[in-house]
Amino acid sequence: MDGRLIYLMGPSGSGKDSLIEAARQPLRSINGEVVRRVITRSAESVGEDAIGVSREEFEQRRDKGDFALSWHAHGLDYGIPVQIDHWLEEGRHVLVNGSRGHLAEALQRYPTLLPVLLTVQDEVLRERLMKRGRESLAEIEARLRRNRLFTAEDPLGDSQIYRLDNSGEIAVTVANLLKLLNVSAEPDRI
Ligand SMILES: Nc1ncnc2c1ncn2[C@@H]1O[C@H](COP(=O)(O)OP(=O)(O)O)[C@@H](O)[C@H]1O
Ligand SMILES: O=P(O)(O)OC[C@H]1O[C@H](OP(=O)(O)OP(=O)(O)O)[C@H](O)[C@@H]1O
Repeated sequence: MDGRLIYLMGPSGSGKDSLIEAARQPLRSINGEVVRRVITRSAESVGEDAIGVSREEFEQRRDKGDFALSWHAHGLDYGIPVQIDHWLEEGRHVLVNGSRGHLAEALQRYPTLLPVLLTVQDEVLRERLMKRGRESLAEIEARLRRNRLFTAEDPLGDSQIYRLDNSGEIAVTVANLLKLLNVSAEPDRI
């Protein structure tokens, strides 16, 4: 049986990378995998376990069919290596750091994916982005605006999205993600 693609979404700074890191070992223990994204961000500023490439290299990889999914946001290109298809065929669950804006396309390719939206209160998000210090103030404001777009009522137009709050301790969020995986193990949940 194919594994399940866990498509994690959430605003920049909501804690997707932190959650992915904290959930890596617990996921491995249920034969799950975490995928490394390819990003056109310099290696020094990647800030996550990702592969930083130039725009030219990204385009070459995309044209060769190296990506299962790819999108553009914040002036950057993001790619999910096609290797995830092998893991899924092996029956392994795969956690990816996805994009809310790309969910519809991702669903077309992976109709049974598990959509998980990481949420965080606006003020907490602002504080975390400032503390992380990776973006300029203008970039932080742009991320907050993008967050508000998506946190409007029924933002993704799909009530089947699982919401996971990360305004509190990361350990609590990890526990809730694992609960969600158990709860949503039945194939007919989405
Ligand atoms: N539950 C949490 N409690 C406190 N700080 C957190 C929590 N989750 C993430 N952070 C911090 O918030 C900042 C943004 O988290 P990060 O994982 O980089 O988010 P994202 O990958 O969604 O952009 C980081 O500095 C991280 O250490
Ligand atoms: O459509 P959206 O849901 O807004 O997502 C757009 C992109 O923003 C986030 O990446 P970012 O470069 O900010 O890195 P991050 O995941 O570390 O925040 C997210 O992982 C997506 O790749």
